[in-house]
Amino acid sequence: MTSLEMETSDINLVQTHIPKEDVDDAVFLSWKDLWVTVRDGRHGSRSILQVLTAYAQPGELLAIMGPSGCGKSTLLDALAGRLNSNTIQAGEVLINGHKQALAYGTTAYVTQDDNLVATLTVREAVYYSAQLQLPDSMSNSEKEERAERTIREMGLQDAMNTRIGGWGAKGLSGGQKRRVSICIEILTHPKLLFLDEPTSCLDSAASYYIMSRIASLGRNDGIRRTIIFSIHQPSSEVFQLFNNLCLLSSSKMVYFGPASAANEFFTLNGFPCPTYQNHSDHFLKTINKDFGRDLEQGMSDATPTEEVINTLIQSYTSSETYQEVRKKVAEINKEVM
Ligand SMILES: Nc1ncnc2c1ncn2[C@@H]1O[C@H](COP(=O)(O)OP(=O)(O)OP(=O)(O)O)[C@@H](O)[C@H]1O
Repeated sequence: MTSLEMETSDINLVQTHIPKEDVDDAVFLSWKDLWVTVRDGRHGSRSILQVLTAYAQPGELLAIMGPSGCGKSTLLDALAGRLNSNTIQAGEVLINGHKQALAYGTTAYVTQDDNLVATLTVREAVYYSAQLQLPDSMSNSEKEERAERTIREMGLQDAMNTRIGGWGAKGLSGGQKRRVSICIEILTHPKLLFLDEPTSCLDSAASYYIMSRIASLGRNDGIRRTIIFSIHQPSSEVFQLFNNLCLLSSSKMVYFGPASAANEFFTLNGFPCPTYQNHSDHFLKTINKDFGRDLEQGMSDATPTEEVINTLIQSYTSSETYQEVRKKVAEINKEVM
């Protein structure tokens, strides 16, 4: 082990003990050596996710970050069991230690595109969804009350009676539509929530507002929810809400662990975040090979990005943190079986 690897291995913040109260009535999701391959007409097949091992647990926010095209949506789809039929998945994805589908209403997925009916108002869209999704055991007034509360939770009370709108009929802004989509998916109080870019089209204040609302959903309904989402440009404030961070580049894991320890990981590997720079911007800039660092002005002698990414991947996979993550995955599946 090199001295760098030894130092990196000191970032050992993965808690392997699972509190007993978490084991009951909650969703632990884990994935081990996950690969996703797509059939590619001309070139045979291509791996779009490679050898990923990690977990998501109740009461925590797991952020998936990485450059565009690195595989964030594919990972969400694989974890949610909704991969496209032209893909092949290998490795394990376990829910509470089993290969199982969750009961209806237990899990929800906010997709990247907002599929909303343009002619409905916000109130109608959320209320009709409540009618369709919520159980018959709830009265109409309870369903209506749940819809209203959810709309308020997402800060849409002033747009209640605004039409969603679409081509040729302007209605809600892109950010407001995003929030309506989130409302519709959280109506059932799912225990496992997937969100593909929940903050796209939102300004930084709205992004913080929405992410902190998502983070605090459990405080309102008492459910220790497992939340996994992809996100592009979190502000420092939003980043501080994340418990764990899964950083992908070129279909591989560059880092998985506490979001608060990611900066130390980059620093120990020789890529410290410049003072006053947003940490997540720095991580993404460091691992984005679409716009080579060496092409940047004044960086002609910089290490090529491909090399930087390989250094980080190797350092991560030989770190104590990685071993702890694998141990934790084994422990989760043993304890919740
Ligand atoms: N069903 C599929 N068939 C063929 N290629 C696919 C399929 N799904 C994903 N890909 C490819 O896999 C790669 C990763 O795609 P994915 O949508 O997961 O990336 P992403 O990180 O979510 O990107 P973005 O941030 O731009 O949304 C891309 O090159 C994409 O073209």
